[in-house]
Amino acid sequence: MAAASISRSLLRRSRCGGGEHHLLLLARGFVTAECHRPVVLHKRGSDILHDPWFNRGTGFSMTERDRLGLRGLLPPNVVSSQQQIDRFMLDMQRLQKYARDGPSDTYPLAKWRILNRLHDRNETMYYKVLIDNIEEHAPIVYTPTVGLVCQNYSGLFRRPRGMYFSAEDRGEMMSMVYNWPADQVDMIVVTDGSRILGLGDLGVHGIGIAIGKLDLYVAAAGINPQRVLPVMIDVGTNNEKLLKDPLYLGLQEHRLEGEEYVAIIDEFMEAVFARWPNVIVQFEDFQSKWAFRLLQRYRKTYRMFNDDVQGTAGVAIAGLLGAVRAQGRPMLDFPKQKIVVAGAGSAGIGVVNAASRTMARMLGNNEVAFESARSQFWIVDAHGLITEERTNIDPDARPFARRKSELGHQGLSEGASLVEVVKKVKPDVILGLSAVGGLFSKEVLEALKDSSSSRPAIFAMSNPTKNAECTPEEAFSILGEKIIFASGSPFSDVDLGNGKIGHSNQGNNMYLFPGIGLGTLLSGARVISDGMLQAAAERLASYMKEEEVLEGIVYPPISRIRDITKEVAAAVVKEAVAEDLAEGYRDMDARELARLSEEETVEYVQQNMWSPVYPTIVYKKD
Ligand SMILES: NC(=O)c1ccc[n+]([C@@H]2O[C@H](COP(=O)([O-])OP(=O)(O)OC[C@H]3O[C@@H](n4cnc5c(N)ncnc54)[C@H](O)[C@@H]3O)[C@@H](O)[C@H]2O)c1
Ligand SMILES: O=C(O)C[C@H](O)C(=O)O
Ligand SMILES: [Mg+2]
Repeated sequence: MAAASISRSLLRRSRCGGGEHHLLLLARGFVTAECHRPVVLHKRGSDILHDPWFNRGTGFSMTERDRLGLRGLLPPNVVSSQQQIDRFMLDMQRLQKYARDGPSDTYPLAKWRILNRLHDRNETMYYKVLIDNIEEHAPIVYTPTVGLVCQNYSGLFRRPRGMYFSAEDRGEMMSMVYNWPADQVDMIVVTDGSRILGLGDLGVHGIGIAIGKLDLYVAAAGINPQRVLPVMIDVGTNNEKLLKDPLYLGLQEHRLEGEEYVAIIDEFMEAVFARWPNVIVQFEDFQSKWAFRLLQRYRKTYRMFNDDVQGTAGVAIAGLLGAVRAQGRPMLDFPKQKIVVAGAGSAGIGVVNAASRTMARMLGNNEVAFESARSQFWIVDAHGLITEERTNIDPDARPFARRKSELGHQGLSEGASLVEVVKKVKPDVILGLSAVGGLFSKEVLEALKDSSSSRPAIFAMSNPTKNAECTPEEAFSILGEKIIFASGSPFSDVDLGNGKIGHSNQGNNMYLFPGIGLGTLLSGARVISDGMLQAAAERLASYMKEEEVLEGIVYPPISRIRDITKEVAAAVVKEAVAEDLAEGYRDMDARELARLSEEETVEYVQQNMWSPVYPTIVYKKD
């Protein structure tokens, strides 16, 4: 065989097979095979990931990631090129199967892919499309489709977005943060993927929720998209399916717990605040036990908040106040409302904590007021009504456990079922944050017919859509047109016949978190106080006009989200100033901020909101 043909055949095998043949070629004195010649690069970090010639995505080894400044810019699992191809093929096959068998998920996922591609190639245009069509696209980039995206992330993953810190990165985070290309970051949304919406532990694939939340920060709050950073902290997963899935993108080990876990989150917080001292960190979709603990650990020292605990609480309070007004009563009647809450996780307990504080404030803010406020809530979790008699009661739920002395005359006992509680209490409101779809069954809704309210309110706040405790159709058909209905994920209004519409509100923390973040940024407050959160909730509540509320509309339509966010942010700025927390932002120092009237504060916020227009670009040599 001629030397040239040996060389060609060996080269072919070398390409498919790897090192052995290459060594053989070298030993025989042949030239270095093309694919084994080192490539000299004049770029690092994300520039490599954006260059299709050099990008290998999840195929970069750990040493390459270190050498090339890529650490943290990719999901932690290093995969072989064959696994990359398997993942790609699986995604293609899934598309074919869906096209043939036609499940309803195909359409929103296809829309997500199209939007995602646009996001990757032209951010300005992406956000223009998103803002101008927010009603159509929020359900795609945000709940409910974002949940589906996280569930299918190994197939959908194309180009990384955001940063990944894993248990393997201990001791490295302080330097890794410098791999992120932006010198300024205003907003971080971080998750550990342990409770994504109501879908449970999705591990590293939960990064989708951080990306979706930040899309709303840009679209609703006008945070500059160059200054947002989605973050996934991968400490493993307890999802057995993902632990066995060869195409999973994260660490395939059980979640770290206890002090080891806390040390990783501490290291992450120290690293991001060291590089970006003015950043605001939103904690998102952490399982309850960590959500509360981390909030208490960091809220006094860092600019941070937990959206599920605090954002949700504010949105619920605004809706609950709306439900009082819808009865034709003043908001000050709120402390008389009897509220049954299904779900005692981060969201449920967050709502009860904040709503009872609001009631107590209205009643005079003393011990008697707190006691009276507490007694307006009945919390039902997976084990039924929570009472003092429960053993192993969750410390966060303990203050709201029904007292033994109250149980007898209410005819209720420890562990009473939701329907029993609704029958006995005759509440004004039932509020679901249980992640159990259909929990507000026909029986529960029938029981609510005896509510002491003239307009009983149903808040089926769990996400995504299939986890809603009931649908608006179910609620309106059983309880009639008078009710107030809100859900976490969007539903259409219900045609009640005779030209009447049953209004379906979206009670989602998206109405608050963008304004909380923006207001904190523009005030320069060093921490996010309860007062700032309360001001945000009250502004949302007062945003709705009397006639809207009387029609059963307690939250604005999403088409007004930019306007409401501006108002919420202004309220947060004002409160930060009033509490002497504001340190100013850019040219606006604290003294000048304090001089702004309410209208001027709104104007100041408006002027600092980014809009998707192409700026003039000029070239400057480095
Ligand atoms: N609309 C919003 O803005 C919003 C905000 C935050 C969370 N959520 C949703 O709320 C849900 C819960 O979130 P979380 O962080 O509190 O979750 P979690 O897992 O911490 O809590 C769930 C709670 O529901 C309880 N539960 C389970 N089965 C029940 C049953 N049959 N009856 C009564 N209670 C039951 C559990 O005991 C637990 O207390 C999720 O679906 C999430 O998407 C919505
Ligand atoms: O993400 C949402 O849509 C709301 C909330 O943060 C949730 O966890 O469900
Ligand atoms: Mg959440």
